[in-house]
Amino acid sequence: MQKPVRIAPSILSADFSKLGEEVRAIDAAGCDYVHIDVMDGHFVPNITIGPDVVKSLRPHTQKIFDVHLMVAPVDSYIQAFADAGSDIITVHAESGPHVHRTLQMIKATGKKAGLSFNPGTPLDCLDYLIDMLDLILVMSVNPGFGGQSFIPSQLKKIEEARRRIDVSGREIDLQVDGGVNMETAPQVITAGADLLVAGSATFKGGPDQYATNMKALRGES
Ligand SMILES: O=C(CO)[C@H](O)[C@H](O)COP(=O)(O)O
Repeated sequence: MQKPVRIAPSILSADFSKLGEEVRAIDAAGCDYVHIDVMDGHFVPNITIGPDVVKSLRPHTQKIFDVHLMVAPVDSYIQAFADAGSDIITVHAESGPHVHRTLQMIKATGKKAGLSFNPGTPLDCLDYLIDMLDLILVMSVNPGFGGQSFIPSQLKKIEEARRRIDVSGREIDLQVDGGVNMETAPQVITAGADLLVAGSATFKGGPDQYATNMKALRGES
């Protein structure tokens, strides 16, 4: 069942020179999760942050750390991100040939497990993996950079993911990430998403705007 809409600001769009302050600001402004994009310069053409940064941010908020690993191969990093204070660890369906094992590794750490799908990847593997999942992430841009345009073909995939979650009867967040803004959020929510990652749309205008921006994304203003 679709849950109330929640917002997970991607700190990719925060001011990296004061990340702790930015995390406290989105917390105070009412974010639900803190979305942390980890990029390895191999699976995606960008490099961002590692487990030490996640660990250093942990004392700044009690909010859920939703850590999106755009990393391949990823298995050897799971424990480090779990130890750093992640609450949800999301890996990509494309990150290796043994995704089932990777999800087992996440579950073994005691953390929640998410599975992400690039725009060109079908959801078929959910036939065999959905019982292991706490979160499904539909990427609505090709991962690697913030500030890209939403890919409309992903609306159909969000609808399909919603159908699969409802049939499973499990409590699984349906997250959408990439180009989610005031214009695209209503379409994404109508398609069935209940957890919106928003980088540019949350952080635009500076800290005074964060609460207003997130309310608008939830459709509250
Ligand atoms: O995972 C990501 C890119 O790979 C980012 O989370 C995503 O692009 C969010 O940025 P924006 O809201 O600015 O589109």
